[in-house]
This record gives sequence, structure tokens and C-alpha cells, in this order.
Amino acid sequence: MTDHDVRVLDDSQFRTAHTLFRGTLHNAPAPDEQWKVVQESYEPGRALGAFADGKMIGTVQSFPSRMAVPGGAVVQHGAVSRVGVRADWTRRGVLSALQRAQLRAMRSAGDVVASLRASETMIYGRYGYGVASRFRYLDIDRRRAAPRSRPVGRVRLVEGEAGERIARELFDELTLRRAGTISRWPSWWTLNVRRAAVEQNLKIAVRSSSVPSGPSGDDGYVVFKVEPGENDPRQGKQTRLSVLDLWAGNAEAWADLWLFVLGVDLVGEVSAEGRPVDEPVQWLLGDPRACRVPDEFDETWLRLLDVPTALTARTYREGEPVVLGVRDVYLPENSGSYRVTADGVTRVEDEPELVVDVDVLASAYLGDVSFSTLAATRRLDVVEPDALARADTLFAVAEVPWCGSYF
Ligand SMILES: CC(=O)SCCNC(=O)CCNC(=O)[C@H](O)C(C)(C)COP(=O)(O)OP(=O)(O)OC[C@H]1O[C@@H](n2cnc3c(N)ncnc32)[C@H](O)[C@@H]1OP(=O)(O)O
Repeated sequence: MTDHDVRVLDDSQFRTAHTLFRGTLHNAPAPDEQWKVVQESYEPGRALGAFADGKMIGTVQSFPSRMAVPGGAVVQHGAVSRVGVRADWTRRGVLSALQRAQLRAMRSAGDVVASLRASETMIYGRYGYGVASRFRYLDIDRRRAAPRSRPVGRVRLVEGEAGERIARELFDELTLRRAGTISRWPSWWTLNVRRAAVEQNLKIAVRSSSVPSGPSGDDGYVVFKVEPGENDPRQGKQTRLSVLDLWAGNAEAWADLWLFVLGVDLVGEVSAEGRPVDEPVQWLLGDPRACRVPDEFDETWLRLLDVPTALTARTYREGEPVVLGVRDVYLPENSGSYRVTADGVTRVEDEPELVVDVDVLASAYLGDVSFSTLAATRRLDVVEPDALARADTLFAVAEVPWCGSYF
């Protein structure tokens, strides 16, 4: 018997939930103007609240989305966000109750996977979420960078709603190719681009090739902002240009967009966050040391909600089969043995050769970490030692997973 219960919220309760969540991040309630934009991002049926004595004490929410998995298939995805429990109710099992209800609700709604960005790394593993992609920060000393080439296509600044419209169209065209990328929901753009465009003076530059490929010829964009720094007469103006969102349909467009931001005058440093770990920006530069990687971070915390469907959705490399045993406490119907082969996956009664908790399977699922690494760090049970090499071969991917959308 608990002293709280969990319910699906109706739209009259969304603002209370949002205020509660902001409070758990030590932020004041959203002012009315901001709430007008934020409320569109609450989806009926996807926001839950925990209640005690008739008062909301915790909340979780998810956005409807899709995610690309290795091999190119796209699965239904719940993007979990706005998780918070009031400070006077923490460590009494409220989040656990919310998670139990949310995992069940998302699975029932047909979400094959869920993902989130974790405020702290100790929270979500117990609920079956595992780190499945990483991102990195870049800081480029623009005056030292000495780019090796010049743009070969055309990069133009597009202002106002036209810029956002082109960026959205290009994003929809270019995402869901790399494993781990997700579709964005309409309010993502309203909150992260339209509102920020006004508040933070965001700029959007669009790249087109000299030989048009698609109908518009546009094949990439970058959203960035420039924060003027102190005017120090010894060093010139230390102004920072931050790359917030950069997507390109091909290598030429990618290089042109980076060369464009590196070419903006009166900027001391070009920085970026949330970039893929395999992005070779330093190779564009005459002085590769001008590009520093100050940090690498966990990005996607992935939850396989429907393990058989998720395992079947991705492809596998040529190799000998392996039998994986999966343990899932919160969604026990996922527990069992799965025979993974180059041709697909079947549920079996065989004894497993490797046994993983569902959060560890999530970490291996997009290909970011191998079973051998997980075994070496004591994250899985090895019944049959030579199964590790077989699992590594089957799950290997050519390109590291990356999401590139913060929520
Ligand atoms: C996707 C996102 O939105 S990320 C944002 C997450 N929200 C925040 O960080 C806001 C501030 N924090 C909070 O609101 C709360 O502390 C929450 C939501 C993180 C946790 O809520 P709680 O109701 O305290 O969690 P609950 O009591 O169910 O904890 C379950 C277990 O997780 C552990 N746990 C929960 N939070 C943490 C934490 N931050 N660090 C370490 N362990 C934690 C608890 O100790 C407990 O362990 P036990 O089962 O061994 O006793």
C-alpha cells in the first residue's frame, strides 16, 4: 500500500505539472507568454502525475516520435522528458511508481523504444534505460584554425519564418538515416528555434550545391547564435559563435557549413555541443589543434519497451548465431531467450549463452558499445565465453549512433 497514486493528466492539469517540473530544476514557473507556447507540447495521454492528499507531487511526460535503428528501419519512439518529484516527496518511490506506469503506457501505445536525456546518471538504469549514444563538445579557436579550403557551394542566411521552414523541411529529409536519430515533434521547433530565434537572436544559414541535386537544391543547414564578448584591445573582440543544429545531406554540404561558420568575421571562438563523436572537423583545419574536444557526454538513454519487436527491427552483420537471455523487471514479458542470427531474431526456449539486463541490451542495441566491452566491465553474465565474439560480430555497425536532437 503506497501513500500516493499515479494518474494520466488531463489538459487542465498540464500547467501544474509543468510548474512542478520546473520547480524540481530550481526554476520559477513559466510566465503566461511562455506557457502559451509550452502548453502545445503536452500531448493528451502522454503526461502522468503522482498525487498524494489530492495534490500533484511528481510528473513525467513523453513526446511522440520515431527513431532510426541499425539497418535503416524506423520504429515508434517515446521521447521522455519533464521528469520531476517535489523535493518534499523524493526517495519514497514516487518516480518508481511513475516509471512503472509510464513504461507500461508507452508500450501499450505501441512505442517500441523510449529515450531520454538524464539530468543525473544514477537515476534511470534501474528502469531499464542504458546509454546508447554519446555526443561531444567542440571549441575551435577561429583565429588559429586556418581552414584548408573554401566553400564549394552557396551558403545563404535565411531570416525569420522562412529560415525555420527550410530547416524543418531539410531536417525531416535528412534525419532518420543514422541509427539513433529521431523525428522531432512540432513543439520541439517552436520551443527550440522559433522562440529562441527571437530571445537569443538565432541565425539560420542554408547550403545549396552549385549543381542542384534535390528539387530546391538545398542540402544542409546550420542554426547558430553569436554572443558578443568583451572588447579586449589586446586580443580583439572575444566573441563566440555557437553551432546549435547542423545537418547536411552529403560530405560537401557538411564541409561548406562548417567552413561558413568558421568564416564569420569578428568571432574569436566557434563552439558546438551535441555533435557526433566521429565528426572530423579538425581535418578541415590547417591547424587541427585549434579544434579542442573539451568534453564527451552520454546522449541517448535508450529503453527497449518491446524487446522482440526492437530486436527484429534492426539488421545484423553476417556471423554465427548467438542466444541472448534478457532480464526485464519492469516489463517482464520482455524477459526470455532470443536467438539472434544474420537473418533475424526468434524467441526460443534454449539456454542463453549471454545474459543481459534490459538496460545493458539497450546500450549494445544501436551498436555504440560491444558485448565484449560490456563483459569486460562486468555488465553481463557470460555463460558461453565464445558467444561474446559472435555477439560482437552480429551487432557491429559501420557508423556510430547519434541522435542530435536535445529534448
Ligand atoms: C528525462 C528528465 O527529465 S531528466 C530530469 C530528472 N529530474 C530531476 O533531476 C529533477 C530533480 N530530481 C527529482 O525530481 C527526483 O529526485 C527524481 C525524479 C530524480 C527521483 O525521484 P524519487 O521519487 O526520489 O525517486 P524514487 O524514490 O522512486 O527512487 C527510486 C530509487 O532511485 C534512487 N534515486 C532516485 N534519484 C536518484 C538520484 N538523483 N541519484 C541517485 N539515486 C537516485 C533512489 O535512491 C531509489 O533507490 P532505492 O530503490 O535503492 O531506494
